[in-house]
Amino acid sequence: MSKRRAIDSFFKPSVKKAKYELSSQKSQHPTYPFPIPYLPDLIQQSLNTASVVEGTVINDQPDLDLLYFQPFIPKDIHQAVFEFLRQELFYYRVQYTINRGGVETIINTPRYTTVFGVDTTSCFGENGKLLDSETKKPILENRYKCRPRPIPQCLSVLKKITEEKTAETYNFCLVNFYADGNDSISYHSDDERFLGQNPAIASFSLGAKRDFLMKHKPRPPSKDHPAKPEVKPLKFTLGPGEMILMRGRTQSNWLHSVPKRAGGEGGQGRINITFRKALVKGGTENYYQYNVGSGNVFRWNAEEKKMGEWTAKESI
Ligand SMILES: O=C(O)CCC(=O)C(=O)O
Ligand SMILES: [Fe+2]
Repeated sequence: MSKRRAIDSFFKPSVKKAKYELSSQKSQHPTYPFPIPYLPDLIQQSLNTASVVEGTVINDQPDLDLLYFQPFIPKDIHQAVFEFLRQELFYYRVQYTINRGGVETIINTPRYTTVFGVDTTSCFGENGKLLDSETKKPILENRYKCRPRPIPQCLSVLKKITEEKTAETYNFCLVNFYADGNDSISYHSDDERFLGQNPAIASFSLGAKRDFLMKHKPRPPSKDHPAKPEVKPLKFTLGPGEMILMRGRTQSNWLHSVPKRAGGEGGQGRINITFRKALVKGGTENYYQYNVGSGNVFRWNAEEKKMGEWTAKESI
């Protein structure tokens, strides 16, 4: 460090420099509130080393088939990828209503979410317009109740490497941001019919460590497992850059969750990225309804170190 810089940094409050250098190229689309920069070159180069890591197969429980990468995203770029996605994506805090025993109840999704992609019946043309996958002609305006968004370059890069490593293809990318230990996802399985039978879901963990719990769905007694067909629950403490691929019979037989947790997380939060493949239009509508919704846009505020509501007035 030069003398001048040493003196400056002694007197000035240090402004933490972002861990990545932005590319001038951006992914743009009329459905995006603001353009999303391409993944910085250095991150892209280093991500390619991810293609050499091998996952561990975990299939020692009934109906379980996991492939666990510890980590998938190389250690040297993990923090930069995390900070980039926290800063450069737009997020939502979705509210929806459900009917519980005849009573309309408002549900507040307890985390920030965002989604990109379209099911296999459509694809994005060069100009960003949606085309019918078979005819390659523009789709009818009202084909979807939502406005599908193409996967931006920064997430497409990761999708491609994931496809190579898992021998699967994906057309959807869902992102969850857990701002602190109060944000969570309750027990569920991603076994919707629109994903087809035995779907493969690649799930990345960035930022703070969180517990990922799995439990078998209730099993009716059978010849193989008579009286008490119990399978013990599992706990994975997912660390920075790790990826867990859930495949085979996992979704149809197991539930998973990220419970709330007491205590801080160094204020940085956690990002989860999942890649999946939706086969029909209903999947697209479902994902946009529950991950974008109709509410405000949120963006990370680097000065205040927290999510804030974003309005179109802000510079882009
Ligand atoms: O955050 C995670 O690790 C899990 C997210 C998840 O299960 C989902 O989005 O369906
Ligand atoms: Fe899930």
